[in-house]
Amino acid sequence: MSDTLTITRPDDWHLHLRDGAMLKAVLPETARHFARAIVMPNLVPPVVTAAQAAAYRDRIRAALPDGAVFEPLMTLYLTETTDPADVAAAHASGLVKAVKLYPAGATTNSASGVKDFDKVRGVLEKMAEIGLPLCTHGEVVDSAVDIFDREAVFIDRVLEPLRRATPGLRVVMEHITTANAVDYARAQGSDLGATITTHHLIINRNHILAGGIRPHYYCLPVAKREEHRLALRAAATSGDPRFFLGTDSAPHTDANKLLPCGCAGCFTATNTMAILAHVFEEEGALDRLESFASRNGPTFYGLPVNAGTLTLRKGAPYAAPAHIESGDGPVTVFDPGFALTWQVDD
Ligand SMILES: NC(=O)N[C@@H](CC(=O)O)C(=O)O
Ligand SMILES: [Zn+2]
Ligand SMILES: [Zn+2]
Repeated sequence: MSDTLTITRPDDWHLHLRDGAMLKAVLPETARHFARAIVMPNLVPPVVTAAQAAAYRDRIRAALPDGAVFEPLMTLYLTETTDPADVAAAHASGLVKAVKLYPAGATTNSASGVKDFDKVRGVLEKMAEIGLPLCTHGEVVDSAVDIFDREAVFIDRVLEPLRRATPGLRVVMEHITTANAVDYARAQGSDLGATITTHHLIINRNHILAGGIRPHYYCLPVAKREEHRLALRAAATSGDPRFFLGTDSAPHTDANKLLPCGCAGCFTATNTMAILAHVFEEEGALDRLESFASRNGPTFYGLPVNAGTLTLRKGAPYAAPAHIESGDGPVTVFDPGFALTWQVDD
């Protein structure tokens, strides 16, 4: 077996870059390996209008290290007062590549999200008409629903009715964590895609809770049982074009993770490609890493694949940095729990 692998340069179809000092700290970690990323809009305040998305894009470009080539693909945060005309103009100008649905209260900075889906009907119909995808944080917020069931219930209660009510709407099920989501996605046509994170291919819920609580493994949707992790690995390594990489790399300072009520999110930008090479090799699917990380996403979004390449090399075991510094304090890098052997040629 060869110990180098060269693939088309990958993209990250679900990324949190934050703003200010944190943006400056985390952006190089992504730009080093990825050509583009779908940038999540859950800032405080959220990125709701085209004007806000343009300003955020400019701040991202200004924060890039000298010489870095990276294109942020902007998204709008869907609220109950989002203006369909503003969304359509942002799409027509090429600024915005997706709209993000957060059920209100589902996750970090989702308070401005959607409670009453009737109020966003007009925007969704406009998006279906112009072919602009809806990215969904797929969890119900009903406190009566167990947190481990919130994704599966979302599919039945929200996603399927919403898609039936809005024919032609292109939807991405973001950061799927269950066999239920895998099965649902597999049964749909090419108007549905699903992103899978790096960390959900590695951890199950035992990693968070057994033998002591591990806040750095806490993210939303929360990792599920082992059978679900195995379903995600099978989907990611299958080559099926509906599944593609969205790291959901979500930096929070250690101070904000290590609290009595800590923030949700795993920071994986730094070591994602090395971890994925490990996973795909374990699954005997190294030849499909390129589909997952570099081809299926652009195909779904109707964008060209990248011209450049990325080379991974297998060598002696090494440890990724345990954390990176941000102006706001250290951010812990996701620990896959094994030594890495694949490394990106920088
Ligand atoms: N995934 C997470 O656990 N957290 C994300 C929000 C999200 O993607 O749901 C964040 O912004 O921190
Ligand atoms: Zn989310
Ligand atoms: Zn996210």
